[in-house]
Amino acid sequence: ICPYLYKLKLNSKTLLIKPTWDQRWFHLQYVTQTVEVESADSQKAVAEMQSKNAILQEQLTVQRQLLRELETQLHESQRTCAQLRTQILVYEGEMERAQGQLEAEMQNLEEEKNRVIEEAFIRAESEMKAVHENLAGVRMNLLSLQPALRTLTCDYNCLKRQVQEFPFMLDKAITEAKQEICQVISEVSSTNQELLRKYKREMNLRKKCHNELVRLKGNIRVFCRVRPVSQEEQDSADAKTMLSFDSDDDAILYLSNKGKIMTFELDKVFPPHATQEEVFQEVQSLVTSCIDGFNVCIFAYGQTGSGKTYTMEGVADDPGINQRALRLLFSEVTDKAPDWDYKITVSMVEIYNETLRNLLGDTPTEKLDIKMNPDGSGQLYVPGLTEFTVQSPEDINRVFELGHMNRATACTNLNEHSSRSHALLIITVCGFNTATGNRTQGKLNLVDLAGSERIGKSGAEGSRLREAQCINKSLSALGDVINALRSKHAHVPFRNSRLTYLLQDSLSGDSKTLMMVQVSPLPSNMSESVCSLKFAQRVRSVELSSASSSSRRHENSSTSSSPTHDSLDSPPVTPVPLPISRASSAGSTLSSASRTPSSSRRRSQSQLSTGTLRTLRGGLWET
Ligand SMILES: Nc1ncnc2c1ncn2[C@@H]1O[C@H](COP(=O)(O)OP(=O)(O)OP(=O)(O)O)[C@@H](O)[C@H]1O
Repeated sequence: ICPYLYKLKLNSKTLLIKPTWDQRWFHLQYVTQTVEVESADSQKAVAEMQSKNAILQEQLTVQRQLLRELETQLHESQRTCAQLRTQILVYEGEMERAQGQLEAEMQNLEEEKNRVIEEAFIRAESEMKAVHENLAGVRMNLLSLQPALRTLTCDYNCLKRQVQEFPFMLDKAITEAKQEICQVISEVSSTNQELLRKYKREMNLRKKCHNELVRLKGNIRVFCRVRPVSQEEQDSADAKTMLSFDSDDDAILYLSNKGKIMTFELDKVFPPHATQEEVFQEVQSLVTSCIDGFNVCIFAYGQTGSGKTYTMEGVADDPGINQRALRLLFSEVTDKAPDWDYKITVSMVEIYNETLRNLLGDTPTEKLDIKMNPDGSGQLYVPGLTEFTVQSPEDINRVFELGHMNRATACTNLNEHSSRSHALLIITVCGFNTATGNRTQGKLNLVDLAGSERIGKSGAEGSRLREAQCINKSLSALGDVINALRSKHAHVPFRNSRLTYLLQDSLSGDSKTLMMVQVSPLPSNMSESVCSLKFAQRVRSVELSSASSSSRRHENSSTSSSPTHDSLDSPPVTPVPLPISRASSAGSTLSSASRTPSSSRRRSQSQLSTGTLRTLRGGLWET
């Protein structure tokens, strides 16, 4: 567009060349127009034209501005267009590359697909073949099962018929069985009668055999247990042991004393390594015999610290004879149920300075007495003695705890006190045979004796002296009683101490006694060990004499097997094991009863209870 207006002055006329926009050809075309300049009209027209021209000039300026902007935009667009073209080229290149990759990938996938299809086809073919084979097998099975199915169906029908008939058959069978059972019951009851008769006969035979065995073995046994050297003692110079054992004979103990070898023969010797279980194995037949109605006493004898309490009570994780005995009694009576109904009761007693204390009572310091039972049975009894019925091992633990607690409350120093007092655990087993109506009663007395050392020699005074005298008296009395029993003396001096008086029932008649002599292995305890072993040997040696010779010896000698721990007024024992007839020369303590000649023996016999007299007439050692 060229909006210029050209004016040509020709004389008085003006030629106007006016631009006009030709739409058809998209360009300006100039229209010539001749105007009269000089005229007012022409001048007016010229003025108009000029103003129009000015407007057009402005428009032209605007259009030019617009044109420049458009040109700038055009350039911009052209540059963008060039960039886009370049980008398009890059994209096209990338697209070509991607397409190439895609095609390659597609080809790979195609190949993979073909391979997988081929494999799947092969697998499917083989599986199909296997399935076909299975199918053929199943078909074959089906063919073979069909006859079995027919048989089963047949059986089922048969069973169904039987089930329908069963109630009638059952009724018939029950009636027949009832008749048979009635017949068998009557047969069994007659067989039972026969068995009961045989059982009673066997029981009598057993009792006779037992008596014979007791007569042959003797019902007073003496065992010896040597305690081990303790850890503390092992480091001392005194640790060397003077004791040795016979590997071929477990009843022999050798003691080397001042260059001499002394030999002691007992019923059994337990070396230091013997366990609580091994010791109990040897005493368990004695324990169980109280279930059959026998009275049993087991004593632990020896100097302080020789292991008496260890053997009888043991330690928490390795209990001694007391606990093991109760547990064994429980298991035995449980085995005998329901034919036998048993009741086990337990008492605990302490004898200190010849005074009896009830360890399970409410007032353990209260003194008890031993009296003749007023029921006329001739039995001794202890009024006020507490008896606990025990039914389980837990009950046993409770009883032991109570006993220990009461023992500890009654003294200031328990260890010292226990060394100076006798502790008795008395277990009574009462049985009732529900089939025969027979009744039995046996008593097991487990006694941890006071220390047997020669306390008198150390110059004890005051309360220690009294303690020593009491211990000495009761141990001497025990020795005298055992001696009298084993020698089958007519009079047994039970009344000489509380201990023997309390145990009278359990020491006489067909009772059984075991003396466990405890020995320390240390050389410093050697003289006490010799005393204890001599006592043990002497007690045992009485049995070696026959009944007749023993009674003759009793008449002619003043022998006692009382322990040779020196009594306060007796000389020390010579360190040689003496036969019983020579033991008297060693100065053993004698009770007045065992020294009594026949006249006073007759008197003391008449004072005995009727029960004891009955036993004496029947013979001390037989039922
Ligand atoms: N066979 C043994 N095995 C292991 N240790 C034992 C054995 N015998 C005894 N002892 C130990 O020796 C020590 C003394 O034993 P114990 O207390 O039983 O002697 P005691 O003769 O009862 O003494 P006391 O007369 O003072 O009561 C304890 O420590 C005990 O554990």
